[in-house]
Amino acid sequence: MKTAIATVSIAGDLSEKLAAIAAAGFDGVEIFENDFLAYDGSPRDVGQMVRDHGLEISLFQPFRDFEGMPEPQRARAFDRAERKFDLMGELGADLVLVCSNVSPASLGGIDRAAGDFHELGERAARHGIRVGYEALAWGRHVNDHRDAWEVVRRADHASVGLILDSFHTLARKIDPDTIRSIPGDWIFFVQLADAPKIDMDLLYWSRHFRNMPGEGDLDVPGFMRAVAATGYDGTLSLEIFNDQFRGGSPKFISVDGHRSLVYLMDQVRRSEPDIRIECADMPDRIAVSGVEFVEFAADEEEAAQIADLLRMLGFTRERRHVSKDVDLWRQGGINIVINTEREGFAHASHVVHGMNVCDIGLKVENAAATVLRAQALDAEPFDQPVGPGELKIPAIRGLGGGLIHFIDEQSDLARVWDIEFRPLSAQKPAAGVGLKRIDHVAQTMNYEEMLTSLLFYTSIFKTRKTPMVDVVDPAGLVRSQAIENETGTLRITLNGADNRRTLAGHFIAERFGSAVQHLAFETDDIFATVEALSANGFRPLEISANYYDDLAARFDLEQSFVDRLETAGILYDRDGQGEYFQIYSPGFGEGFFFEIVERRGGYGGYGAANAQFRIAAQKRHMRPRGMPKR
Ligand SMILES: O=C(O)c1ccc(O)c(O)c1
Ligand SMILES: [Mg+2]
Repeated sequence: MKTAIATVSIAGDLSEKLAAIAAAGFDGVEIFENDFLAYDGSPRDVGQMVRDHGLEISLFQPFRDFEGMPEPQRARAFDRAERKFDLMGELGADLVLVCSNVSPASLGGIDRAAGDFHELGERAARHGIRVGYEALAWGRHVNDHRDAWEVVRRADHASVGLILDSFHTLARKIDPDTIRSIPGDWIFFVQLADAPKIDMDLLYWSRHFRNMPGEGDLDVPGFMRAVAATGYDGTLSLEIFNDQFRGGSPKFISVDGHRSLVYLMDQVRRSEPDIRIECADMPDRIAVSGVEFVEFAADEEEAAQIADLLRMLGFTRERRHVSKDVDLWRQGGINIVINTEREGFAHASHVVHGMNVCDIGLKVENAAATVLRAQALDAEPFDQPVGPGELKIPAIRGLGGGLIHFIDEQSDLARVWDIEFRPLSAQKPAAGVGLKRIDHVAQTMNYEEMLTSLLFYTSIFKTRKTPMVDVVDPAGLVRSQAIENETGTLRITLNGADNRRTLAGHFIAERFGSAVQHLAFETDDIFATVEALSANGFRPLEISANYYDDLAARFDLEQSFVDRLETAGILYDRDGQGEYFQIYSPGFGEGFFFEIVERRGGYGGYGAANAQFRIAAQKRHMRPRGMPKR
């Protein structure tokens, strides 16, 4: 199936838009009339520019307030149409979208509209042009695709067909399966958009909050399955009105768009096996069974600081790389790698970002298949020459400049620590403090990057997104959303900062981009862990006494229990399933920190209710440079 995107969906002038759209791999564009009007070039030049980018003009739109007009507006509407047909001839566009009339002057009546469309079809045909009719969700008389289809059916003209737009159908909660009875030949074009579920005026919602399929909450896959069932095999086009996208990077928004379409087609193909859908073959979404390692890029001084902290947290430096300045720190099932090499990816990453998590290893069933899927979804595979005795571990570039490596059990990859690393036998193993595994990896980014991340992770991996929650930093709002798998063995939290004064925003600004800001380790007994930590000289972040007063009131807890929490510096939360306990390390570097959590009884969240108090405490403890005083 061919893919397209409306020029209105991304930022830039027309030529910038086209360059980004072509680079992202689309076949065509919808030329939004205003983008053309604003451009300083003749229709022929624009048509040529589109074709020079290897694109086709899939649609010209919108033509407004056409059907059902009384005279003299009716005659004028036909005159307007003739002028646009001439323009389309010069552009080299042969399909125009007519959206349902919103004018208070328009008259209702399916037959009246059908009659107008029949005549429009006659005129369009003389220009070799076809006309598609789309029901706007807020159209005055026609605001439902079923009515638009009835108009088209009665217009009974080979040059007049239907245009479907997932937003208009789904926003009005019209059952998309009603599309299945429309003959695919009469569907001239399909526009796709998702949107977050927000209760608001339809027009405002549509013009400002649409997003890419998979980024919102609408059942775009259900809509697309119904479209596919009609036999429609024309272009699938994104028409995304979104304030943020209009101000975003044309390049990145286009890539997100292309990824969303490929992912959507892959989903539809899997759920409608009887329908032939032309799309790239790829492995199904990848199940991740855990985080195998997290790697830090650091210089010697920073490495010593992390080492100090890891030692206090009960980690042991167990192994060293056979040929590189790379150490493996371990506790329970947690592998932390510290890379102080002076060349290679980690070093390059350090030069740009300073001390940072430059690489994450995920456990999957088939590492090669994972890269194949990621590549099919426009992710970039990563390769660097391997040294003697090293394994070639499949990897992709993640977002924000880091890498994601994939470890599987099918090959030697699972034995990477034995093959590439030598045990440091002289090292006395630390007793440990009961940390078992990585609970979650928390990535901080600009708010505008959250949808990109969300789509990236959910399209490649078998994961789902949790609802967005607000986290209040004294300097501004940070929005937080998690990506997780069914079993909770993969949890990635995304924190989107609006400004630089928040803890999250400061971190992004100082390290030049989004990245992992904290790692949460899981223990089975937080009180025992706190005791062991204390014996190691570790002091968790101090939380205000006011917090504990409120806790007792909020959850109706025994005072003695609250006292224990307060003494240990543990934050507490509860949901319908269970309880959550959290402690934090003070921040170091530009605000990186560790968290230790215990989940009891299937608690599913991340302690969002506590985040405000944790952030305030971290801000009190922030030191301008290096490690906090101990
Ligand atoms: O918001 C609008 O006016 C508008 C115009 C054309 C479309 O295809 C559409 O879906 C919405
Ligand atoms: Mg539309």
